[in-house]
Amino acid sequence: MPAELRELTVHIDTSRWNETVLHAVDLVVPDGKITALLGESGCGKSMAAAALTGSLPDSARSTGEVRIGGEPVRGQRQWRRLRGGTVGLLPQAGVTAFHAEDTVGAQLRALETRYRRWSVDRACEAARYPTELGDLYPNQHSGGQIQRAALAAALLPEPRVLVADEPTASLDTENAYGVWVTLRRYADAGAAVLVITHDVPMLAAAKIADHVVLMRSGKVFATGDLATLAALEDSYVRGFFQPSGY
Ligand SMILES: Nc1ncnc2c1ncn2[C@@H]1O[C@H](COP(=O)(O)OP(=O)(O)OP(=O)(O)O)[C@@H](O)[C@H]1O
Repeated sequence: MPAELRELTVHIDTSRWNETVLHAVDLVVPDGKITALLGESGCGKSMAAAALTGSLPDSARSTGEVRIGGEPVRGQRQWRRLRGGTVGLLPQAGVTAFHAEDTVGAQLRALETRYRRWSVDRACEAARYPTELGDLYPNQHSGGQIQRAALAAALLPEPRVLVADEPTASLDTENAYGVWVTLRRYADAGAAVLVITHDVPMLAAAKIADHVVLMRSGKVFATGDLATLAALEDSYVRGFFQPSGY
């Protein structure tokens, strides 16, 4: 099920400051593919992920459209129906995927019971989360452990659109590669997968992403496959690819 942003502009207005964080962003996340979203820190990648999953902050006002399966989504009631089983978000801070007051294992089992799609064992294996850690509370995990637990939680409802915000940021190379392979298999099984990442060396080495979207200052700056983007002469683009020798 494809997910799309059409001309999406998001303005944040808090009592202390206001800013337009996305400017007329067009983004398509097609079925059966991994789309990698790159860009400098603060350029709006997580905001785009939040928009695609109906989880923009309360202070956000948006114009434009979010489409899931070709249909515009309007309002929180519709998002509540889509979240989990249709659209899943793996948040940047894995700990925010869980309630603080219950163990991770109990929360994963609750998702298994609620959705009846993937088993806890299958999700934990795919996410490389050791099930023996399940008796711990979320804040008793390391950053990399809770990130993998959050991936298991995102996979359990088997969403048709999966948005993963820096899923490998806290992981060693072996676990990061394992998570990329899981995301690849998940997309190959038909899901539309968007992965926010700074890990250009892994993308280049493993050739895992089908399509790359590069953002800058709240806008889409360039799109294409990795080789096409890596061949661009622009200095902003080169800044992402040159350090990995691409
Ligand atoms: N909850 C929020 N409320 C208000 N503004 C926010 C919120 N989250 C992010 N912002 C602002 O939105 C802009 C885009 O932030 P975003 O988190 O999308 O960046 P990013 O590209 O994901 O960066 P990074 O790579 O550092 O995670 C930033 O200026 C940030 O200050």
